[in-house]
Amino acid sequence: MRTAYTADQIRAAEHALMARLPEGTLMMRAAAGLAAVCATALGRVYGSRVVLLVGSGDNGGDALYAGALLARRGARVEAVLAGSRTHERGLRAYLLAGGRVAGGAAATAVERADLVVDGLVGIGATGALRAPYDELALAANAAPALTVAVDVPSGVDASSGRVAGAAVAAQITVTMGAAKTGLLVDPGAARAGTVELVDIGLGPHLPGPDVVALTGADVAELLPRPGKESDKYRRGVVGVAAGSDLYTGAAVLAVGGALRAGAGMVRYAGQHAPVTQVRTHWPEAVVTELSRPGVEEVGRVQAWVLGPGLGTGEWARELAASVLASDVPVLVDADALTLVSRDPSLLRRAAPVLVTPHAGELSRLTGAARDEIEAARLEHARAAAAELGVTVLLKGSTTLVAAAGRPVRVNATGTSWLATGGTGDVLAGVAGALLAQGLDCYDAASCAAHLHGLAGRIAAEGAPLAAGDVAAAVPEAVRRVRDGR
Ligand SMILES: NC(=O)C1=CN([C@@H]2O[C@H](COP(=O)(O)OP(=O)(O)OC[C@H]3O[C@@H](n4cnc5c(N)ncnc54)[C@H](O)[C@@H]3O)[C@@H](O)[C@H]2O)[C@@H](O)CC1
Ligand SMILES: Nc1ncnc2c1ncn2[C@@H]1O[C@H](COP(=O)(O)OP(=O)(O)O)[C@@H](O)[C@H]1O
Ligand SMILES: [K+]
Repeated sequence: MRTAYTADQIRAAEHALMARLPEGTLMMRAAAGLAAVCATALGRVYGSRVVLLVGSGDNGGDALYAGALLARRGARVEAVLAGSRTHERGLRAYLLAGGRVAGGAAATAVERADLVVDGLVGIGATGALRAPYDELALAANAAPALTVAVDVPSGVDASSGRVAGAAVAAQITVTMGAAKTGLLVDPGAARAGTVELVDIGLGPHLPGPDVVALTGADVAELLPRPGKESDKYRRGVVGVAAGSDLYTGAAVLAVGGALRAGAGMVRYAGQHAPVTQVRTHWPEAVVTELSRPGVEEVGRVQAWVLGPGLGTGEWARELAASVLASDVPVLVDADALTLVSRDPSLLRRAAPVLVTPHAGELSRLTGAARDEIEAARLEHARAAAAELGVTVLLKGSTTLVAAAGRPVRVNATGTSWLATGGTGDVLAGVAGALLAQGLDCYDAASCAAHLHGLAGRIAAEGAPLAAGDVAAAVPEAVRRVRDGR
């Protein structure tokens, strides 16, 4: 499990650790780790051109000490001192090692660099980058040099991943002691590049994490595996109430996702047109053509997937009410999210609910503006879980799973090739199948997001994919997590 922490959590742990160590020890450890990553990235240190962007705090101090180490190895290091003051001891050590302070236009130095070290701000930042930091961040992004961010890319809020203005887009972020939440959650995560962790001994002083990311090994451990005595009923039956005479494909894709994710059986219930399509595509599914909008006579299931392509008219509303009146977990997706946002009382039920919105759908559910959700995904996923009393899987380039009292789980296994119609329907099917197999909403959602993202990568391999390909690749994704690939 990868773990990440807020700036406050890191600061408290640093204080506890610093109290036991001679002054400056942590910064030395941080700088040594930073310099080592820079050296590896450069390949050849001697003669290379390194530019340090140095802010007024300890983040700039890290950069200066690392710059000193690189200068001693023969790099030509120039520091742009951007703050109203500069870390004194760091600057002294840097100058003593032969580092120079850039005169003239900072942008010119940055343009000629092989490597730019972003030491403008770290966990001490507040709000959007102010001048001249904002211009320096943009200059670093425009330059051909490799950019290594110290602790967090400047402009990214370490505790939330928010990007309020200009921000450094790093190829590598060298983070000190423990990863910061903003390095895992978009839009911050997209600016961090590869995250390298430098161990400064913070471990024993850290509290429970703020957010976590499951590894393949974690997912392998959580995934149910059929025992010798299993039969199709004991493995879990998932019901799919999706599709409509207007939208038949969503039903086919959701059933496809469910079939590939290990359900013992998939029961599909819907109107004539999607029933015909599901029968044609999936002879494995047990299909009921509904004569009225209710699932009472469909047969026993252990979980329902409700909503993809369902429509939002009266028929769909009655069907949704009937599914939500059942006593099993229900995954609420797509059109069903619109229905429950019109009538939130539908979500009041004893059995668990997992909602799977993208930002637009979450906006409908909570009333927050879509842009605001995109900018502060973590905050909004958490708030929705708390307010609605459900588990929330918020889709996007990084997917978040929030449930009251648990650290938010972040998933980044996906690929932007997944941004195509119908992949969300497949995800709903996969998560529903995991619910039916007995995983709780939190585990089902985070394992489904992991497998779906990986399946997307396998299906795409650098080229466009269709949603059906993602469903087909789910078994290979399961194989890879089980084999530790
Ligand atoms: N505390 C410690 O023991 C350690 C700290 N380390 C480094 O220290 C960093 C934290 O240092 P600080 O607490 O000094 O804080 P920072 O260096 O992150 O930033 C604080 C400074 O930036 C300015 N600033 C804040 N927001 C700004 C904005 N939006 N635009 C322009 N300027 C802004 C402030 O005026 C302040 O002077 C960490 O991120 C890490 O890089 C590491 O050396 C590890 C050990
Ligand atoms: N840029 C991206 N990178 C990774 N995954 C993405 C990206 N954009 C979208 N996705 C994923 O693709 C799926 C899209 O689902 P959704 O928005 O419901 O589409 P649809 O309703 O067409 O099925 C989600 O799982 C989402 O996380
Ligand atoms: K930084």
